Amino acid sequence: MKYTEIMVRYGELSTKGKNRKRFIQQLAKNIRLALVDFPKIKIIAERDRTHLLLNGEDSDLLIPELKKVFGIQSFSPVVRVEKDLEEMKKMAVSIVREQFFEGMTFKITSKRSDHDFELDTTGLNQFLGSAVFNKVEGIQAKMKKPDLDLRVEVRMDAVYFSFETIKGAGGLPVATSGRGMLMLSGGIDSPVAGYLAMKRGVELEMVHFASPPYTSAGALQKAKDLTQKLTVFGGNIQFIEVPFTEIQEEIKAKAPEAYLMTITRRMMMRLTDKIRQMRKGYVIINGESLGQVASQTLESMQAINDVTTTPVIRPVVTMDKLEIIELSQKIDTFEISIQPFEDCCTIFSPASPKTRPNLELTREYEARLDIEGLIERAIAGLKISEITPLGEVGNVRLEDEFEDLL
Ligand SMILES: Nc1ncnc2c1ncn2[C@@H]1O[C@H](COP(=O)(O)OP(=O)(O)OP(=O)(O)O)[C@@H](O)[C@H]1O
Repeated sequence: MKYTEIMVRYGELSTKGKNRKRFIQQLAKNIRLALVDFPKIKIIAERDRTHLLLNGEDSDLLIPELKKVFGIQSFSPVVRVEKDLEEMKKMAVSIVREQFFEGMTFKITSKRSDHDFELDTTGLNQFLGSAVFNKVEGIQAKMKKPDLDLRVEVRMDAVYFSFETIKGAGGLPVATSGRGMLMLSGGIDSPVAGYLAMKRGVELEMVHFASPPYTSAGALQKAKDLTQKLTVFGGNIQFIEVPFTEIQEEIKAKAPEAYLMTITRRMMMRLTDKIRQMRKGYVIINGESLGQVASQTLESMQAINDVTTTPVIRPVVTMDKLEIIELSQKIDTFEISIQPFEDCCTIFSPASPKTRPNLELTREYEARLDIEGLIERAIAGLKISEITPLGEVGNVRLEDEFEDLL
């Protein structure tokens, strides 16, 4: 079937009152980004629906891309015909013939916004229904749950036929909920956490801690590759590399072995929060899952979270590892995540970290460090680059980004 248009239905954003316009505009922008390889498409964003005029583009190729755009509840490929009863009859018969199988049932559901059209909806249902019944041998009409529900919409300019409803990604359009900093390791969990935050409309920026020479260029590239995978859900993402070597060496030298992990995580949290403030973000997102490792007990989470009052969203916190893995396979990050590169945390992690760190002791041991100086130097060494669906597009100069903050 040569479709002429795709009709997009909104999900939750329909309930957003006066913000609705902003949501719809952002969705249109995100659709444009997702369909960048289809330049002929014209997007018409309206209050209740968005229409994608295909202008000759192949719907089979763009449907998989459209399925990844958050904020779309469902969409239907549509064929346009002139407002002429003979043309409409031909189209109805040809669609049903194309879809026909032995014993198939059908109905026609008409709708019209052009109230001057020569037939009303009942008349149209009867007219097109009997045409199909007479021309397609073996077909039966059925009003409740037919195999094929042919929807016919008479608008002011033309008539539109559709019969297929494809499920969209749901959620909210990326960037309608504000900006959040994702603490991205090279593991399985944090990219999944990022994906889930994007699904609720968060615009992500990645914060990745690297400790060269203990961590390799490969580990850094892995985090960038994971970021690239997530760009397909919401466009370009800023990748912020934080130099973490000095901090890890300092903690190792000054803190007791059992508290290395807790203090390291607190420093990561402080730095992420500082970067969030500089980048005008609202939340921190991480890939912690309750009980998975020593740093992810409730006691550890409390001791780590103690350094900030910024909301920390943990989208995978209640998920089992297998559920997280399943999702990482679905979003195509799993194969990258399992590449064997060391994360900065694993390299310095003690053989038996405290699973129930004492908060008072944590603060006491940490006081041995020059926290402010360490943070200042790490912030001065940030490297920011932009990751696009095609890869990295070079480093953004620090001075350009933070000119009024430094
Ligand atoms: N090098 C890093 N850079 C940025 N964030 C990190 C880094 N290492 C860990 N994190 C953050 O801390 C969280 C917990 O990390 P940890 O290694 O303990 O657990 P994990 O369950 O293996 O997580 P992941 O699979 O995301 O690596 C990660 O999900 C991530 O959000």
